[in-house]
Amino acid sequence: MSGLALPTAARTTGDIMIEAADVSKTFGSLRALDSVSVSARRGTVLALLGHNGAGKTTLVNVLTAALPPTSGRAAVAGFDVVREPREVRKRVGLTGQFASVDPQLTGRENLVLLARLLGADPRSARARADELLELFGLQKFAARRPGTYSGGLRRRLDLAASLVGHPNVIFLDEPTTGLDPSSRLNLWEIVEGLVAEGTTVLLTTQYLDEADRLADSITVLSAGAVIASGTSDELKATVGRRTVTVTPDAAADPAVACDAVRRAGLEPVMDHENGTIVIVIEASKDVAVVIRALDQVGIEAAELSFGEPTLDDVYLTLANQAPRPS
Ligand SMILES: Nc1ncnc2c1ncn2[C@@H]1O[C@H](COP(=O)(O)OP(=O)(O)OP(=O)(O)O)[C@@H](O)[C@H]1O
Repeated sequence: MSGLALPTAARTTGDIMIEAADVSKTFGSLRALDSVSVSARRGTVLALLGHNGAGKTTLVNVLTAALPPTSGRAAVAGFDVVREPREVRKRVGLTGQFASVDPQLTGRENLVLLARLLGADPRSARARADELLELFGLQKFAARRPGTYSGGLRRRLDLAASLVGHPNVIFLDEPTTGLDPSSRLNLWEIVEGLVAEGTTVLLTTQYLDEADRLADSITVLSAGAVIASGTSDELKATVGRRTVTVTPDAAADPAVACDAVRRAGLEPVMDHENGTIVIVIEASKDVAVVIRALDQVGIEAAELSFGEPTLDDVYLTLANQAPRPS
């Protein structure tokens, strides 16, 4: 190989680019992964959530052929991580703690070096580096060392570095930790652009809004085991509560309003501090039930808001139920 011009082809016959089936990994007596199964289709984002020590890095190490599983099967881009580790490594890009840029080299030198390590000749390596510097808006900073970059620039260089070899799958480790809101947005848009072009992403993050925005599916790990998986909406539906919050008009007696809601078969909770009534609902039609119940006792809602559970609600509920690693 000399050009790095084209993506290295995946072998998957179907659409699945990341697959782990019943993967376990033990370190001595510690079971870091316990029969974990995940999968991600081409051009989608799979987010891994979990406390420190939950097994996220171990799973990424297995999937990138850095660490053999103790049992189970894993494949990336259709290549088996145990039998074809070299093929796997050619097709993955790593960021954050999964990889590193050399602080002694400039941004451009880092990219050139990576391209050379991947087998490009010097000219093609320089061309690939310049292409990525332009794509990530890093030309102005190309001659500087990463240590002088802002957090946002550093993450962009990190992501650019992971893309040198045109990977089919990238592993993004906490890509926006510590970034200001506009840099986060910028990085999210870059990731969305890559995904729209067919790159598959495995994302580990502590930020649930990040998983909510970027991930097509989410797997929650705890003590090495999968404790939940699904789309963000599916996870919210399993443990989250939807609520209606009513602010009765100033003249209304809140106790009368509560009684009316209760008679309609729902359970109101008075929030005295805010002067509101919070009602947990099962279905959207319950909003109409609340309005009708109030109307029957002559009370109008000065304000009415609808609360969806957040991914934070889901995660806190799940994480509190699950055992933490000792
Ligand atoms: N090489 C190793 N030898 C022994 N134990 C290990 C090794 N690597 C990981 N572990 C243990 O396996 C468990 C899972 O660790 P892992 O790093 O995968 O968790 P994590 O979810 O990535 O956590 P973090 O968010 O802190 O990176 C932890 O108890 C950790 O101490």
